[in-house]
Amino acid sequence: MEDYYYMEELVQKIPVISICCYLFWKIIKHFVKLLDVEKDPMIVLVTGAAGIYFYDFYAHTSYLRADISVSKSLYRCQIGYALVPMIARGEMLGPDQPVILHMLDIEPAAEALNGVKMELIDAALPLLKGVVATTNVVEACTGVDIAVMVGGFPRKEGMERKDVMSKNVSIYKAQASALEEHAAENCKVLVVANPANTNALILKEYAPSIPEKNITCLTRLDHNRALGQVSEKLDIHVGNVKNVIIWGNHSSTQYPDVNHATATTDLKETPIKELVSNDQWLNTEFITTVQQRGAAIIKARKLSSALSAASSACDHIHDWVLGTPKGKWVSMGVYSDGSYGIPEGLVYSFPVTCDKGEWSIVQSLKIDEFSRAKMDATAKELIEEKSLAYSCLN
Ligand SMILES: NC(=O)c1ccc[n+]([C@@H]2O[C@H](COP(=O)([O-])OP(=O)(O)OC[C@H]3O[C@@H](n4cnc5c(N)ncnc54)[C@H](O)[C@@H]3O)[C@@H](O)[C@H]2O)c1
Ligand SMILES: O=C(O)C[C@H](O)C(=O)O
Repeated sequence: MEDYYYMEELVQKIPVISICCYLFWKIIKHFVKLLDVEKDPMIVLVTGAAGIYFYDFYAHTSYLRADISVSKSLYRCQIGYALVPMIARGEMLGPDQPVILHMLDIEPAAEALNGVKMELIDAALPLLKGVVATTNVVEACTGVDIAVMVGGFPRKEGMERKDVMSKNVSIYKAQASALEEHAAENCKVLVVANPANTNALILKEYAPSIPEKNITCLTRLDHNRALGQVSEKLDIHVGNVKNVIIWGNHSSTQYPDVNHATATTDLKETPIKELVSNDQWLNTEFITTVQQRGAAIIKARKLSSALSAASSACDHIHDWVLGTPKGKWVSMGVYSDGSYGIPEGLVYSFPVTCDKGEWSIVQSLKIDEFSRAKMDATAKELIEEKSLAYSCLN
């Protein structure tokens, strides 16, 4: 009898229990959502963040990049200035990832750098949880999770490659040591400043405790340029083209390769070679257009690429940290492990996929004779750059 009353009482309480469960579930969901938004901020360092070239600081003559000279009277607002708002808007680490920006530049750029900080504050960006603008390399590197190295010494008229290399060796030596000592344990580094592959190698040399897997350079801009050229040629949206490859150096010896690339049209995936159906164009004009695109931008703008470089830097880190979609690869300058017969000890651009914050080189792609020769030629240039850089060490 007692059991019966107990059961009846329980049945009567079912609506109340259900409502309580429902409310409890709602509250939990609300807190989980709150937790999601309140991820811990990541600290992102951008060097060369003022994006202003002070020719007085660097000396006297006009500014020469990619063999095209640009008037010395221009003040430049370049990659750094384009990049920091992109990072602060979530384009690099995602729309739910708060960030703290550390911006480093040289002493003559301190006032301009502070101006960039003022603008970031004025933009009232919800994801931006703090800004440090400094000319102190230790302060800039402290606690950094992601380092984007844009600052460097530009090549000037009359300068030998060795002179530029030796300036960059000393800049990258100092910044590597500061990163090694003061950055977060698993700091990921992207080198943008030219010569990007070799600057990354120097950085690796002077930051031996940063795992080599964490030091990369930017060839995603070249990758995106190759996607853009194919999409223009086929008159299809760039988002429908995938799996081009940039092999080698971020220089005019790089090899943009479409042998494994495909495009999706009418829900069907087809090899680019088949769609373009013009090997002559793919083996000549396409390659040189991508190789020379940086110089063409400088010629047109009288400045080097900035918005596309900043956007590609965001793509690089975004895919590295958050992963590449299934079936899709991207190009990254990474430390060679000997894959595809590329000598170990070079920072060389390979096709990679990324998962859980780690990149892996795409293996077993068929390489024909034409590609082999081009891949070896760009490796040869990197070997020469490496020996030039090492001759500047000490
Ligand atoms: N890898 C790529 O795809 C790619 C694409 C475009 C440009 N780049 C290279 O990126 C670099 C930056 O280009 P930009 O147009 O922004 O140049 P920029 O001259 O406008 O800006 C460079 C900034 O670096 C600063 N800087 C110089 N030495 C520094 C140091 N020791 N520490 C910190 N900051 C320092 C300068 O004051 C300046 O503000 C160049 O080397 C350029 O060739 C690479
Ligand atoms: O700065 C340059 O020399 C060119 C740049 O690397 C680019 O590819 O746009």
